[in-house]
Amino acid sequence: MDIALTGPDNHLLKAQVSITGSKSESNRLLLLGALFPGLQIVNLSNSADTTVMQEGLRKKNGTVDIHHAGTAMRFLTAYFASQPGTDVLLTGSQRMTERPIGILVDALRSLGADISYAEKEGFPPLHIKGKKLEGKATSLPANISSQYISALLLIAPSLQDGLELELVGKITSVPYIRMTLSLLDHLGIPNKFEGSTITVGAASSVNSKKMVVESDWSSASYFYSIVALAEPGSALVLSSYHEKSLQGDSVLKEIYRDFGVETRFKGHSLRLMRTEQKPAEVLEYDLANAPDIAQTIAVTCFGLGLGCRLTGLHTLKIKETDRLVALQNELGKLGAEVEITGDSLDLKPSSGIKADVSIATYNDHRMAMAFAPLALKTRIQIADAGVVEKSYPDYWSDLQALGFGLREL
Ligand SMILES: O=C(O)C1=C[C@@H](OP(=O)(O)O)[C@@H](O)[C@H](O)C1
Ligand SMILES: C=C(OP(=O)(O)O)C(=O)O
Repeated sequence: MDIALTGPDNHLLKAQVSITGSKSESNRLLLLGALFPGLQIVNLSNSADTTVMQEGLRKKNGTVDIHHAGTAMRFLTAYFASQPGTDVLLTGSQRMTERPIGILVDALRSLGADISYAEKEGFPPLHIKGKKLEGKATSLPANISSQYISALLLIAPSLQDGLELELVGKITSVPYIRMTLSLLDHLGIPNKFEGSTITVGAASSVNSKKMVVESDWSSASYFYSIVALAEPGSALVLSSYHEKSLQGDSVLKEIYRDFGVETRFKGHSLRLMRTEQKPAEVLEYDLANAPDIAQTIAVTCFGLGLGCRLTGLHTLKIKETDRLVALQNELGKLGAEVEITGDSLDLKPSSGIKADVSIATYNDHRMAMAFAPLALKTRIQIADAGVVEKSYPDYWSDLQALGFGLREL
């Protein structure tokens, strides 16, 4: 489905949006719930990535298809490998077969896992025969994806002696590793992260039965962008969020201050307000700890006519698409001048936005969601708009509730 989007007639926005649980927290808790039955999860994400995780965890045999879900692919690889009696072919979308997994497979094999590549060495699909893993220590490169590390940490408490992990090289997406460890903490599972070593103790039961998932901060980023592009005086209230978040993308509240968006908490609601403040002059952000908001920030800057320099983007090329190339292509179609390297993006300040451009989305939910706020500035089309279901199926109806016009093409 391709759509044409227009902004609300009144650019002075006042509205409330309720966003479902973080898909990162949800998929971790689902795995922990499979290891420690009886865990009650409240405010679970309604994303497709969480649905495929739930369905995958119910299987022991046959083919498990996790579509585009990176977390499900990596977390289920570790889970199935550690479950005796399991015999599955774990696969995903065409893009998933291009997203590397060799680092995780090597680490699991060093613990005793029986995993083989069904097609290309180092990539899904994987044939996994679950068994009791005897190893208790391993090491792995930490600069490609933190999901490999989280996958190992999540199964660690179910191993006989727990796990000692040595992280090699510069550690990327660190807040996601800390999120995993914090959830283990909440459940009373001993763990320690010192220098480049993480240890997790074995556990046979957990001390908490009910876990409430905070809403998704990456999804909130699109509303930050909308408020930044709206009239001063605009305000959106998002629920339900905490001041002390486990999600690294909560750095949005600091970053968007530079674009004139003030954040206030009231109970579990987040109030975003567009102030009169002029955007900062030098906009340079290292997003190695918050890679999923890179597209949102680049598009906000473009919508405001600002230049920016984004660094720490080395993981973007192995996500749902090569996000650096996708951003360069699509911002370019709107009239932007963008330079990219393997880990950075430079956007030049611009004076206008071309109208009626169709934004290609490359099977990437964040391409669709990040470009949509530009409807506040121009008429824009989004190709294959259904891609948003990966993390935020209600995105388009939530935009319509804010007054955005949406027409199927
Ligand atoms: O652990 C997680 O839940 C995630 C980790 C990040 O991936 P990388 O560690 O591959 O950067 C992030 O981009 C992804 O959306 C979710
Ligand atoms: C990169 C993402 O997800 P994943 O790696 O889990 O597919 C994302 O949601 O932006």
